[in-house]
Amino acid sequence: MPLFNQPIMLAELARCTLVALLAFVCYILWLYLRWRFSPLFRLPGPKCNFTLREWVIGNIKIVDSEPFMAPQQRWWHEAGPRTQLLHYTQLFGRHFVCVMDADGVKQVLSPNDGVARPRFVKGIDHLNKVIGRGLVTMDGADWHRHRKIIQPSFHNQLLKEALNSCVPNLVTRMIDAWKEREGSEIDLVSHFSAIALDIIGTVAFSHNFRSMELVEQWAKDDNYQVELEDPLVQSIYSNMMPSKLKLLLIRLRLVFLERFINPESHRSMVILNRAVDDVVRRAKLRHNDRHEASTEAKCLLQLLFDAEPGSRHGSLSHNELREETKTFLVAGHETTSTLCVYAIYCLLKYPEKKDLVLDDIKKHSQKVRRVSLESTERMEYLDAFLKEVLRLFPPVGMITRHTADWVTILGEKIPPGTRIIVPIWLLHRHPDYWSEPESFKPERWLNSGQAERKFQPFAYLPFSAGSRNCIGQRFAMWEAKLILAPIIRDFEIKLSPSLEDVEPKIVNFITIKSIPSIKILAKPRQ
Ligand code: HEM
Repeated sequence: MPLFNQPIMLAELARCTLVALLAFVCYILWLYLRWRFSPLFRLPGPKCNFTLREWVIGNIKIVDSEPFMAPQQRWWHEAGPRTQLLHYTQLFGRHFVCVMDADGVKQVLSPNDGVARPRFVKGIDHLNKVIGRGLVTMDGADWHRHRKIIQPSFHNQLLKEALNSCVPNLVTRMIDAWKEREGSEIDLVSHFSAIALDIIGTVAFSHNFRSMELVEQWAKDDNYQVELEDPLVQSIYSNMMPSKLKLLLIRLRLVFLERFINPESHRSMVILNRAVDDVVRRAKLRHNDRHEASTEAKCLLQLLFDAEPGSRHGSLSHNELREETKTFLVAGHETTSTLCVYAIYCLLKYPEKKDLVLDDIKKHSQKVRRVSLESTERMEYLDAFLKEVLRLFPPVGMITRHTADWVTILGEKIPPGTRIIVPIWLLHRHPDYWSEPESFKPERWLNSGQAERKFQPFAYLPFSAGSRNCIGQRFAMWEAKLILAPIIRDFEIKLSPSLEDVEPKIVNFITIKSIPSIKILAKPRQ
């Protein structure tokens, strides 16, 4: 007698398939109805006719195809400048609420409930594998513990010294390379990306990415373009931006299927984790071998190894450090290099400020080849200039949160699962908070910003604000000044002729980017 009755088995299989299909259809119907009757449609925003197509794609096509934040700015103007909350949708009825008001932003970024159960969460679990389950992606008590352990290292004088001893060397190498290939077009993104990668590698985890060697190779070879080839970096960035398929899987909560649909991405994650494991292990070995009296600068990881296991918040395990290493790499690399790119861009776009920046740099670094942190700390105008660059071109142009529960923002009830956007780019141009918002005026930051009478801390957010502000804020400003001061001092910079009369389109890919990318010609000053 056969062990299984084939017709019965087939009928059973068909029934199971039907039930699963029915459950899936009910789930989709539930998503649709939840979208259709959402109270958020009361808020101003683009018109919606509630068609099936609008539910499936929402406003994603417009948001993706236009320059960064242009549609939101248009909807905002259409709704009237007093509009505080703006609503639009994206794939499969995902609701977005853009907070256009500084008090509303304060409610989102500084909720006064405990850390154990935050009302606004990051909700980017799908990025855990890529950028690490670290400070950027974590929430609640885990985030709080990591932040308490890591924060002191960022305020450690030793970290400042590490930066001070590493950056001037690397900038000198870059300057020499630019001089060697004088007259050639320089793609700022790739060059600043290379130097920022070497800096974060050395200062954060004693790892040499050897990116500056690529710039040196470019100086010798006319046909060579600087491209960061490090497998660790490649692997992170190729997995960072979710594909449309991944977005769909995330929306339908089926992201676990990605492993089967896209095994390549899973394999590259394994390679990435091995590489980062290796970085942490080698830093640990160097830390253990360190002589008590060693004068060699300590990297961030080594400072974290020093964290007392018995102290109140304990220390981080090897796996936790591995995750944070990925986090520092992503959070600390492209952001700072983007700031440097737009600083040079602003120097060219607003030439009337160029001499003021140059005079300030020269005044404090005339007699030295290598510019140190001590001298950059005296450059008041450079500081104001960078603050203004960060206002008009904030590398992180928006912050997102998810509502974990029903929340009230500016008196409006927002359902759980809504994506909240803090549009840094637009807040930095809001006429209620800035005098002449579209003008580039570093002077507004002089004398601790006293000239800007409208100044509102939650309307200026290049490094965010509140408890989850950027832990690397001071690090980034030190680094940018150390890179930029000698470059501005030593070169006359011009926009590449290929970009004259072209207004670059700003897009958002982790940080803001220009299309076409910013290219310059740099001539050594006499
Ligand atoms: C110009 C350079 C930088 C800019 C504009 C910038 C901007 C930001 C912003 C806006 C946030 C908040 C993100 C959010 O809440 O979703 C943030 C968080 C963070 N940044 Fe930066 N950042 C810069 C450089 C750095 C550097 C150099 C590091 C580390 C070496 C770093 C590490 C972090 C970390 C770990 C967080 C998460 C903090 C937390 O949630 O506790 N950043 N950054």
